[in-house]
Amino acid sequence: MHQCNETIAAIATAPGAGGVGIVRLSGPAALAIARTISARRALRARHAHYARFRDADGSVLDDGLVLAFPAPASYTGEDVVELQAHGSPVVLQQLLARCRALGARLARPGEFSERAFLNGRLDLAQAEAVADLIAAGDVRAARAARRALDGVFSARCEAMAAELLHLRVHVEAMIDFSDEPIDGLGGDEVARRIEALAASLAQLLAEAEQGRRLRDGLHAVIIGPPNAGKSSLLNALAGVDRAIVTDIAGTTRDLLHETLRIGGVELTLVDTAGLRAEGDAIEREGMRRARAELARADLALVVLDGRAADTGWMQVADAVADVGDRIIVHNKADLLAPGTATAPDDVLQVSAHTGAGLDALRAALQARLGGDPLAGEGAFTARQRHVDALRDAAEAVEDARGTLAAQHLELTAEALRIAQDAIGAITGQVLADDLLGHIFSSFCIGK
Ligand SMILES: Nc1nc2c(c(=O)[nH]1)N(C=O)[C@@H](CNc1ccc(C(=O)N[C@@H](CCC(=O)O)C(=O)O)cc1)CN2
Ligand SMILES: Nc1nc2c(ncn2[C@@H]2O[C@H](COP(=O)(O)OP(=O)(O)OP(=O)(O)O)[C@@H](O)[C@H]2O)c(=O)[nH]1
Ligand SMILES: [Mg+2]
Repeated sequence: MHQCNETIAAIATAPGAGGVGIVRLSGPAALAIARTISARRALRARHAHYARFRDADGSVLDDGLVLAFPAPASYTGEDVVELQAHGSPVVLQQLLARCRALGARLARPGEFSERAFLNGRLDLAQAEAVADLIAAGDVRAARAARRALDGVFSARCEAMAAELLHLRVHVEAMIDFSDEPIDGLGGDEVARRIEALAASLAQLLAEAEQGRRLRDGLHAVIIGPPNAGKSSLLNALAGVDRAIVTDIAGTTRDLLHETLRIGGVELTLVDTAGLRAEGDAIEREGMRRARAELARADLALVVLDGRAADTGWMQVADAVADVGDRIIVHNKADLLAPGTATAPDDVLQVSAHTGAGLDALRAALQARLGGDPLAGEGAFTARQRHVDALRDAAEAVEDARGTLAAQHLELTAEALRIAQDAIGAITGQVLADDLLGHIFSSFCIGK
């Protein structure tokens, strides 16, 4: 087991006043510190003891429950103790100070989970899922983070890493014994299995991409020419008067983020500066930001003035060309003479002013959020770093396929090793420099 001499302490409950507040300790001195503070000589494992928590001078700081988890049966795998007090920030700070005076030091953000990882209680993807569960903004994201925490994603990665190792061993054997017949897999069999692996890797990549969207929420950017009614539509969808609306083209310059919930699922909508050829320095900077934001978008919500949709589309077509998905709306339907509303099938007619068509637009957005069957049963959250690693692995497996066909077996073995390492970085079997510091520093303190 990973050895850690330092005992760490932190307030485990959310900042602010609450019903109950918990100070959590982990490390070799945790039990001794808890015994001193609670004046209980014996703490039964995993048993809630009622106690008074005392300061150095014997005065009572609070009364509460002491809960001890002796190693290794604890969250971190070390001795863990919880002091469950009243949820008063002042009391909790005093308890924490007392723990420090007795030899504990303040935990860094994520340090409990980092120790759980180092002690093999969780792998890296599971530890990340803990943070993703805590940060989940809706039920689907929470369920998906829960599945990642249960190891659904990790198990898929591990199976793939194991198959890669297996194939490497066979390819190495083919290199070493190239003039002898090999027991087990022949070259054709290896080729077939690499092919199957490439297919399951592509499938896992698609699911991880979906998982990343579940974690981060759908990021939709409103884009269109000036005066089309982008800001009006943001206000109408958000139900608040958020963005400035005027009849002057070029009103919006800064990006405006607004978080909406549609059918219980989170969506970030970003209003942007209208795109056009002219404009002063401020407006041009706004347009630059609009395009940059679009590059990060899952979805472009293209807003055109329904009376000038064709010219409007020409102003934005190049900008939205690379976005993964789009919804096109023709706004200002209220200004069209009845009967002239003849938009193509894939276009939604709306009016930010009257609210006409907004329900259909919400339904279209909801379909994007929940329409993917992958987002249902079995979906797990993932992070960009996981998606990148799976892409690297997929590329390396592709290399392995090509080099095997060309009989460059050393290169095949090397490509398989690269793929295995890329996948190993997801679960933390392979650790790049400061990957842990990078990951755990974004956790809450006390987690
Ligand atoms: N009060 C409290 N609630 C909490 C936590 C906590 O630390 N304290 N957790 C903290 O994140 C989560 C639960 N996570 C935990 C994970 C493992 C163990 C644990 O003791 N595991 C042992 C025993 C398992 C068993 O009895 O089946 C083990 O795995 O060996 C405890 C909490 C959520 N709720
Ligand atoms: N009649 C009508 N007018 C609208 C509608 N939506 C917006 N407008 C008007 O169109 C003008 C421009 O609206 P904005 O929402 O500021 O347009 P924008 O696309 O954000 O414009 P920029 O920020 O300049 O790019 C304003 O005068 C709005 O009142 C609509 O559905 N019907
Ligand atoms: Mg605007």
